[in-house]
Amino acid sequence: MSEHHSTNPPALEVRNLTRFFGRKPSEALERLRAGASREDLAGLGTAAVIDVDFDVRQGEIFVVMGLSGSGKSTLIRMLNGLVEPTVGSVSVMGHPITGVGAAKLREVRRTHIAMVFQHFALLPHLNVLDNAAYGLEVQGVPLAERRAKAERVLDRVGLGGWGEKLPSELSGGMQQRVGLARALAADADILLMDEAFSALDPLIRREMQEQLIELQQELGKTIVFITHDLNEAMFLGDRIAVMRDGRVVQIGSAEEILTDPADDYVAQFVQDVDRARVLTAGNVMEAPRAVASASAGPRAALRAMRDLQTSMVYVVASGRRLVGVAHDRDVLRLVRRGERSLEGAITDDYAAVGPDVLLSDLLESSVEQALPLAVVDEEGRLLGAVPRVTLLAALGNVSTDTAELQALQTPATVSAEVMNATLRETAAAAPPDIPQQVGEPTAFEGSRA
Ligand SMILES: Nc1ncnc2c1ncn2[C@@H]1O[C@H](COP(=O)(O)OP(=O)(O)OP(=O)(O)O)[C@@H](O)[C@H]1O
Repeated sequence: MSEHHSTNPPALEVRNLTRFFGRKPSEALERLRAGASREDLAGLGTAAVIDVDFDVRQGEIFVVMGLSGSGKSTLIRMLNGLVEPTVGSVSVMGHPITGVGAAKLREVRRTHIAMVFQHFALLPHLNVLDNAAYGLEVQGVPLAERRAKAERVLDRVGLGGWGEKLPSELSGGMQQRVGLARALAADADILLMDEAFSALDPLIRREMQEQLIELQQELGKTIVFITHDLNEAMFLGDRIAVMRDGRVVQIGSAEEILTDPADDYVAQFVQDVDRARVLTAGNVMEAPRAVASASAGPRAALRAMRDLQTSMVYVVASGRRLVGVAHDRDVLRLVRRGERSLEGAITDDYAAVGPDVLLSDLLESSVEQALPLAVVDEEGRLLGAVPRVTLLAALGNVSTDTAELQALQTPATVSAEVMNATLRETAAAAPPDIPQQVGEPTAFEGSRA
């Protein structure tokens, strides 16, 4: 997910950031540098954030995730200059905000950063429109202009026509939309969102998450989103930083964190994640086990199936374009008849999905299909396959190596002996083998030619 942001310039640069609350900060820092944990320093005070280092790219949704007390709030407060780090630096859109004067800090904050808080922080005596326009008022934008702008963003977050109401007349979800509208109206490059959806009911919360992603795609904002909810982190984050006891223990995409947790702590943490809503077909697909080139003919297809002991092959045309599947019995028949073309055995009784389809949306097609789901790109090229066993393994976080699971693959319905005998008996009458590049692509790589 994050690849398309990886070349953007950084919106935030965070370097070796540490915040210690307590006595003898220099002694604490020295011990932290030597590897002391937060617990080791408990006698001196609290190391709220320890040696945190990352960049957030422009247009990225960067999630900071951790349990209560892990240091998220202190970190986000250092990102907008509300808390001074004990050591380390923060730059916002190329402007340092650490070690600068108050005026400079205010200026950077005002032009580049907008905050969205958990408890909305709306002004109760101002109506919705003026709450949405509040950031602009602070910026000195004239009344008519700021109201017009606030109206546009209220429309955008689904609150058109609610401008005259007071916050107390709105539901929690709607109040948070006002909070979001206020942040968007200010036109800052970076939105800092601190547990912004944590006070909302689950359904409303999911709705807000979806809308946030939509808004992000439309407006291209950089978003730093703080949450203690791993499912929320996984759903929203292009990348996620996992915090524990003040340190960042892993930074990666949802998929990386799920499939390659940095340590036992993260592994345990991600155990309960709803994988089906995080992982996509492209994340879990395997190289298709059996692929035959349409132009290579039935004998090559039969040999591929014999070698892999499987009952079907994907049939691809030039450019790896998937044209169908062929079953062992049908291919066997063609070989017996001495046919040169695989055409008669190609069927379309397979299911194909795009690489970005979530596993939750694959389940149904997979249950109906004995064959692995084909994963194809927009041009119909075969990218991979998701056997049911892989899907189940990915959802249950089970290894696919066990023999028991392997038995669920599509086993050949014709024995290798019968295939061999048929290939032998018909060899004399068969056309000469077709040259290597289209010859016998038993493995995925072999079909690329
Ligand atoms: N001003 C402060 N003075 C002393 N200790 C503090 C201060 N602010 C935070 N801490 C401590 O730093 C640690 C990290 O707190 P922080 O609020 O950053 O974590 P958090 O992950 O945001 O947790 P929560 O979700 O509960 O807010 C905690 O142990 C907290 O008690």
